[in-house]
Amino acid sequence: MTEKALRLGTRRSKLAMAQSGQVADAVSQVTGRPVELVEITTYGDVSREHLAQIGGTGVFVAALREALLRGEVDFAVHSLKDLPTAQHEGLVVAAIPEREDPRDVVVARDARKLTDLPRGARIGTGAPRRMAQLNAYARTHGMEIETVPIRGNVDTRIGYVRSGELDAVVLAAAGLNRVGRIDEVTDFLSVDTVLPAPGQGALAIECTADNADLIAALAELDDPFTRAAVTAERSLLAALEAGCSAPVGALADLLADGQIVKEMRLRGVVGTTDGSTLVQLSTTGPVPETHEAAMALGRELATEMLAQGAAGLMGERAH
Ligand SMILES: NCc1[nH]cc(CCC(=O)O)c1CC(=O)O
Repeated sequence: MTEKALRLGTRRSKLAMAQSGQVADAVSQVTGRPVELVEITTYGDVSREHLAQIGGTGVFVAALREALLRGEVDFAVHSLKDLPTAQHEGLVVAAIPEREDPRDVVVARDARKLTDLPRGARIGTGAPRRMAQLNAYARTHGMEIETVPIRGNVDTRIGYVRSGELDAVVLAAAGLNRVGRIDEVTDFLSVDTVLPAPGQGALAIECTADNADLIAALAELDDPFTRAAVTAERSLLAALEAGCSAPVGALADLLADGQIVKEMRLRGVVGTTDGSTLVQLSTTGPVPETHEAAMALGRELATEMLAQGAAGLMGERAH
């Protein structure tokens, strides 16, 4: 007798289907049970409005969470960067698998890199975080660029470049990798140029808090370093009282001396979308061994950034 399938709730976008499919295989391995994908349409998928206009965080996440809480699915996979920082009542993030490339990348015409885009180049991105850092880079490097707000899925965004409407678009490497289009990248942006969104490149596997067996099985897919890093990044975001559409970048990484991991470094940036002002700071501390220690690292950096005027640069606060 085959065991009953676990139901994985997923958005229908190509990216969501790709990452759900990959997690489904991994979950099937650790549980010994088949995993069945259950497609759920979210408000974010059907709305044509810009994400910033919809407002608030987690528009893509709410419908999946409702399906979990109604018992229609057993677990869900989220891009961690789209997940609101507030813990949701009745749900747990049972696993955060090892993060893949957290960087942002450029897909440009004529195989161009950011630094050799033509004068006045139009660069598509809907993220205030990317606009702020791209514009700041352009200002300090004597470049003339125009950031153009776009949204839509990966195909749509790259389509603007192929059609000639835009010179380039900026996307997350992880997303392109998951949908099999990483070959189209023309420039991998250094995190010194553009710091990624908190949690970028990492996935969260979420289920209901009462599902002890599943929580125990999913724990095998958890990567403690990734969890510590993204916890610190998201703690920074939360302490700045910013949402997922705020111009906040953050990245935690491990500092090693040879093979020996010494410390965790957390870098953060906040800026105005025109790039005229950036607050960019970093802090280091012992590698956090508890959730609370990772949270503390994020709060510590937030305090320093707020002291440098970060709050005034974030525009409208998320609720
Ligand atoms: N905002 C949408 C979104 N959510 C997660 C990813 C990419 C994959 C990831 O960061 O895990 C993307 C697309 C993008 O920013 O290019």
